[in-house]
Amino acid sequence: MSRFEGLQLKDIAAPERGERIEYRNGKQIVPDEPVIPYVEGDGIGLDITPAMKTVLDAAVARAYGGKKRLAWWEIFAGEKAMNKFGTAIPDDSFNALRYFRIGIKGPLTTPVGGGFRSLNVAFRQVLDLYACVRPVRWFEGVPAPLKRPQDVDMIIFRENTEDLYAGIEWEQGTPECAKVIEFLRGMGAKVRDDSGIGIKPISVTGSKRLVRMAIQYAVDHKKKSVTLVHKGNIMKFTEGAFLKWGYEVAKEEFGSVCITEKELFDIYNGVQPEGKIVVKDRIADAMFQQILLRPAEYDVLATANLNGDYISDALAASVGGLGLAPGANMNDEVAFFEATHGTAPKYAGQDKVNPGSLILSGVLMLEHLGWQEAADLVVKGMEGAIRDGIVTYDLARQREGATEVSCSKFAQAICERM
Ligand SMILES: NC(=O)C1=CN([C@@H]2O[C@H](COP(=O)(O)OP(=O)(O)OC[C@H]3O[C@@H](n4cnc5c(N)ncnc54)[C@H](OP(=O)(O)O)[C@@H]3O)[C@@H](O)[C@H]2O)C=CC1
Ligand SMILES: O=C(O)CCC(=O)C(=O)O
Ligand SMILES: [Mg+2]
Repeated sequence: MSRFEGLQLKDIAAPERGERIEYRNGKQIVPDEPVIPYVEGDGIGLDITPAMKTVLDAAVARAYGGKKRLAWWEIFAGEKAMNKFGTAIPDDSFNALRYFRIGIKGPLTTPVGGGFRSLNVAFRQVLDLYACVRPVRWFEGVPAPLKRPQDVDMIIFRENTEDLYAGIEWEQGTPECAKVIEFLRGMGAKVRDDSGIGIKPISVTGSKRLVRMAIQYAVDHKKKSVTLVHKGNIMKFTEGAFLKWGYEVAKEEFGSVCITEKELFDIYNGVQPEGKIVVKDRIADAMFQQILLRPAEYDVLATANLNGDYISDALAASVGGLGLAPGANMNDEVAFFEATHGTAPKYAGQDKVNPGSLILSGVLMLEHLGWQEAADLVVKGMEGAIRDGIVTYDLARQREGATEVSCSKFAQAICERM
């Protein structure tokens, strides 16, 4: 019998080493050798995933002298899964993540226009990983378009299961699309005959649990504000509702710690009381200029899905690009870490791109395990490599005097500086 009771696998063998993360009385119990399911990813996944594993292993070995280890276990999705099993995400991969409650992935390709729907979105939806959490900070020595990139220290909580991103749409010219148009006209909407249609569901459930996670993070990490980002002036019953439900969570569930921006000025004369979090809101387009012009005024952002997608790439660019932008897809039990960027296909297999985003996603994973010492070593190594000007092409092209190294050499430079 397998050591892993209840783990259902059809095509791949159970991990040979490691243990499962448990939950007791709502508390996560992490073994010394947790099984870490990982998906290599398409495109540059081939380059960055091995680099990430090398760096994390080195940090864990150094921090714990062999007492703790990551038990890597490959699971499949994307092109590799298609080639091996004839399906883009085998059930084994979903089952593995559900069972082990953790995982890390390289990026996966989604064709534009036609073809299959996003595999990344499929993971989020099937496992109900309702929050996409993306911290963005600047690393000293990274050339950035902002004048004061050191002012950027934000974390985006992006709703991850609904909105236009859910992919509920009908192609122009199909009978299904004509049927939806007819229905919409019956509801009083004006829609051109030659339209394609997409639907934007935003629910109380999806919005409230996302904002709840964002505010709880602000409480736990003593952050000063949570900003609800929305386009509620235009999309009143979706984006506007997200905003309304967000404020309800703040008031009804965090009333003793949260104040609104209006209260900050009306009651506290603009002086934020110790221990209180200001919950504020910004219309999405205005927020894009705020992150460039007044980044110091923002720390936790809570957004619906599509706005969060846009703003996370933009914010990452403001501090130097997608090469150092980490993230996690999570719910209250499962965390699946991934970089913010995609498969950058033109660089695939060249050992060229920056593995920093996936390595920093690994840092989030180590923190999630409670292995802060190892997480700190990775960050120290990365800061050291960047400070010494040993960087991949993306940073080297913007920084005079830097030494451009390959993806794997950058990983090695990080290991040497832990
Ligand atoms: N979560 C996921 O798995 C995601 C998957 N995707 C998918 O990825 C595919 C490609 O998407 P695309 O729009 O090109 O976006 P990408 O994020 O893959 O790449 C866009 C550009 O960002 C820069 N970049 C990205 N990653 C790195 C890195 N590690 N190091 C240095 N620079 C980097 C490169 O810029 P430059 O050309 O200037 O060097 C690259 O050309 C699509 O199929 C898309 O759907 C997209 C986003 C997330
Ligand atoms: O799923 C995809 O292909 C794109 C996903 C994406 O851009 C993101 O999650 O930021
Ligand atoms: Mg994106």
